[in-house]
Amino acid sequence: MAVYGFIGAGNMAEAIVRGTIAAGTPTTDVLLTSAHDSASRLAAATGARHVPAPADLVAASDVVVLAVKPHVVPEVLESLADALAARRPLVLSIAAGLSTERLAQMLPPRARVVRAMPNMAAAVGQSMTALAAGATADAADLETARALMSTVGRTVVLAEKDFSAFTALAGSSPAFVFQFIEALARGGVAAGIPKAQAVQIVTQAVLGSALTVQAEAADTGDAGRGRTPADLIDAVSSPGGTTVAGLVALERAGFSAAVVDGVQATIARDRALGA
Ligand SMILES: NC(=O)C1=CN([C@@H]2O[C@H](COP(=O)(O)OP(=O)(O)OC[C@H]3O[C@@H](n4cnc5c(N)ncnc54)[C@H](O)[C@@H]3O)[C@@H](O)[C@H]2O)C=CC1
Ligand SMILES: O=C(O)[C@@H]1CCC=N1
Repeated sequence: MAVYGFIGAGNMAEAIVRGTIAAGTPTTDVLLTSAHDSASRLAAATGARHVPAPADLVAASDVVVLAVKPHVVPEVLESLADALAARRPLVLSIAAGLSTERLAQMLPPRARVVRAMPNMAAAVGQSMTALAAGATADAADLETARALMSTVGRTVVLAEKDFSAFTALAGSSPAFVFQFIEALARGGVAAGIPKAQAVQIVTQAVLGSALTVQAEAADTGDAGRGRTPADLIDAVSSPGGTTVAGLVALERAGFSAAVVDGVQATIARDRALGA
């Protein structure tokens, strides 16, 4: 079994650390380092091992998980160049916007890199994570990364040219969905429902809708009739009914166009970060 060394122990690292330990990785095989006290706190909370010196962590790791903010990655990799060259671990980066090619330029020659883009639902085991192998990583490296990331949700191997779009559709989109939940609940508050109750109601409605789309797509059993989201909209919308009235008002206000604009702005920002 691989030893995982996490550089950075913030939100995403915590989710993956907890996921892999819950999936059976011994806590002694999970090493943590960070710039501040987050690694020691996460180690205390999970039983993972805090390794204060990043070079010591690299020296002991089969997989080094880069879980720091993208702008910190260059200085971290520069300071660890010797340790990485000596140990030659698989480097798994979850940093937004940094391609495997960019990462390879910051790493020792022939370093093996896999890039992953999870999302914050990793904290509840429901991430949608994209994976792409760098030029020198092999199928076993990709499988190692997939196995780790599948402890926090579903995974898909994706062409790297599609990572910016994936970041919009899955990496950042939880924030868009939270915004939708907040707005829908506010509509309920405006109609007299207390906020906490409105959020509870909307959350179950959103969860149920997502599960319906998933069940239809699975095309198995009674629920799986292969209907698309557009088919499901039609199924909810009785002629002359409430839903179509609401949908027409939403579209008049530019709902779909606003979402597509949001996706395009996210893609542009992701590309700028990686430039
Ligand atoms: N938050 C999210 O929803 C998602 C984040 N990501 C990516 O995950 C990465 C981590 O994001 P978060 O966990 O949200 O960040 P965070 O701010 O919660 O954690 C960052 C961690 O890096 C540590 N750190 C900072 N400078 C360091 C240094 N020089 N050496 C070692 N450790 C250092 C901090 O102490 C902290 O533990 C980012 O690159 C982000 O792009 C990817 C997908 C989703
Ligand atoms: O906004 C960010 O930088 C990260 C990338 C995906 C989700 N959050």
